Amino acid sequence: MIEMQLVALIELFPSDGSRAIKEPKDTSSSPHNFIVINNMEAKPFDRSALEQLVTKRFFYAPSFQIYGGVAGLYDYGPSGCALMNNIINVWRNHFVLEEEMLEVDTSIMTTYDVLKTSGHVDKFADWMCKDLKNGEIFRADHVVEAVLEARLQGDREARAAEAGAAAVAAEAAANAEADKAKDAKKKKKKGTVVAVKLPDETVKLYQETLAQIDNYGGEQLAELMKKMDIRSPESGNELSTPQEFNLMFESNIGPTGQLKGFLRPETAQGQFVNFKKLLEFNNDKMPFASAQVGRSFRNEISPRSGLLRVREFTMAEIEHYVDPEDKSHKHFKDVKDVKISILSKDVQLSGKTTTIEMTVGEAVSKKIIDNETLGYFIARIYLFLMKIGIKHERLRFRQHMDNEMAHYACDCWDAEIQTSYGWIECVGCADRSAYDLTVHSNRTKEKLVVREQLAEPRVIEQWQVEINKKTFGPKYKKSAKAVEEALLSYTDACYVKLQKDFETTGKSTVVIGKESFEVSKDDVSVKRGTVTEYVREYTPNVIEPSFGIGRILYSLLEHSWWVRGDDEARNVLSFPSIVAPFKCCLLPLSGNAAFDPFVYKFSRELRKNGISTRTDDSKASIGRRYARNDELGIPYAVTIDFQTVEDGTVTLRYRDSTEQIRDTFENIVKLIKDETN
Ligand SMILES: Nc1ncnc2c1ncn2[C@@H]1O[C@H](COP(=O)(O)OP(=O)(O)OP(=O)(O)O)[C@@H](O)[C@H]1O
Repeated sequence: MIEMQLVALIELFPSDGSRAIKEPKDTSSSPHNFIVINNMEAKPFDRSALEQLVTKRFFYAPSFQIYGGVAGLYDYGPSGCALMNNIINVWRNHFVLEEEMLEVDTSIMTTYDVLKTSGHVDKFADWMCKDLKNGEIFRADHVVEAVLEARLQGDREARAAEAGAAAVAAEAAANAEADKAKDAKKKKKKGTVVAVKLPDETVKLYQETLAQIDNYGGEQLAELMKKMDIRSPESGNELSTPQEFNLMFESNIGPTGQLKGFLRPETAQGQFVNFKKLLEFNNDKMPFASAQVGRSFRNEISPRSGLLRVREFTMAEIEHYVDPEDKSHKHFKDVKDVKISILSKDVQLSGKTTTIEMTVGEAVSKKIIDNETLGYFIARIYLFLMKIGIKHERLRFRQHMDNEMAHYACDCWDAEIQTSYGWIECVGCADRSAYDLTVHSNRTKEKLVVREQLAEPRVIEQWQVEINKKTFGPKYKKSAKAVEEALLSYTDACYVKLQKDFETTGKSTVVIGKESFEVSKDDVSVKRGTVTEYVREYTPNVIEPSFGIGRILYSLLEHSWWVRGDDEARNVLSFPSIVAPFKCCLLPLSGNAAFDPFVYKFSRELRKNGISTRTDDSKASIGRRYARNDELGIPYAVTIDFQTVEDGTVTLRYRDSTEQIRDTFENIVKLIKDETN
């Protein structure tokens, strides 16, 4: 070990005197549950140690902790708050400013009508089940996942033991080690891993089920649970049949209780309902995007994974409005060579999780990604995540399978980041077609469309519907208007069916909510005809990248954390300076009054240069203070000592390499500024 440390020191301070900032060793080949210690040795990922650090340096902590806390609610402390704000700032610069998006800040309390129309009241739900003996609640898909993963782990261990091969056994032992280090609570919920070998076809079935776990509805989950004998992981008790549970927090607006509302579950609806004003603001020019950063609320069934699944969280969402007939993107050429890891739906359907590296250009040209605009945003999401310090090899883009997507979406990808909890969806990127604007427009009768003057008039073929006003009113009475509107807003497929019904039986059925109305050939006629268009009117499609800032922040903590030293392990958070909570810490060597004017002057000067600074003038030794600032992820430390008083020079220490250089304060400020820019 001593020899190895020497090698590391030589690497750190090359003999030619050049400055070498040594980042913690690249962990690309390490499994995600290993971290690199002292740049040399891989050790199992110790989540509880990271959690201790996060609490000690007050990145975040459970809300209302002195009252016992509430699952799924967290408070961010000064360092977490600064880190989150910096991530959001980079997001704003990267998306809103660079792409001239229109940022809005809309109401969190949202009316029943809006969320009924968007489909959230009826469909924004997960499946929950109950331990039939002790009443413990689980999210059904999560409990299936946990139990199957535990069985597969048991199978791996049994096979390793059977094979007796040293390498395989070591791997299993390492995996078991890693498991031990995992969050005690989570492990408890996962159930005990029992080393039992499974038949090959069962392993295959479990793997296929896990690969498609997001794909199942309530009935399928119930069937799976029965077939695979899924029980409560901890108690082994039987579980109830999955029940649907709506995730929105309901409230009343005003004292009468008559106006129902919800805390919004996403920021998107506030953007859609403002579409008309936004289009006007953009001088009716298409395409364009709106954006919003803000809190969203979801009453998650059983939040157990720290910041990854919470009940109140910050989202950053973009709604990019695009012509459905032209989904090219004028800046696509700038990102087409960006290489990403892709897990396509075809691969998942075959029960595998193998990713392939591919440029976004290739993925779009091969139609793996549906269109250029969607590809453009996937690449931009990748570049954003790289900028803030997410590791390339721990990021993949997973395509949704057809059942997993909302029925109106035509393609959807999740940016998933690998953490000690597995691959976690941190950004969703969906082509939502014209769904949102259409439903809000139908409900409010407000036209949410784009009108485009055509250079040349054009003749188009379309469905022409004629209502027989004479028969309609008397026949449908107070429902006449609703039936007429339903008929006029049919999709092409509905008109085809209507025409076919008339041809075969002379009548058809119009369904409005729970009511059905019979219409006949005498009430309405329908045919394909041509019209000449001078203005093209269309409902834009929406491409929606939706970021969960808390999940990104937690993943970044895992990707940035490493431990220096053997005797006394010292935590380091190697955030890129662009997001580090503070860029620089200012350390007077001691409490000597001679340093005070320098602290005052230098801290002002650093801030004036846009370098956020934290002064640490506590009594602790300089080494301790360096260690403390490494734990906060501050990339630069500037020390004021007696020589500073004499000649104005200071020492600059780098967080990752611990290298120190001495120069005038002015030069050091310039260096930090250059490097952070
Ligand atoms: N409960 C939550 N806690 C923290 N972040 C969340 C939560 N739910 C969603 N997010 C974040 O918001 C983003 C967009 O939300 P979206 O509705 O696509 O998530 P989702 O598909 O419902 O997530 P999941 O399937 O994990 O519940 C997600 O990519 C994620 O980063």
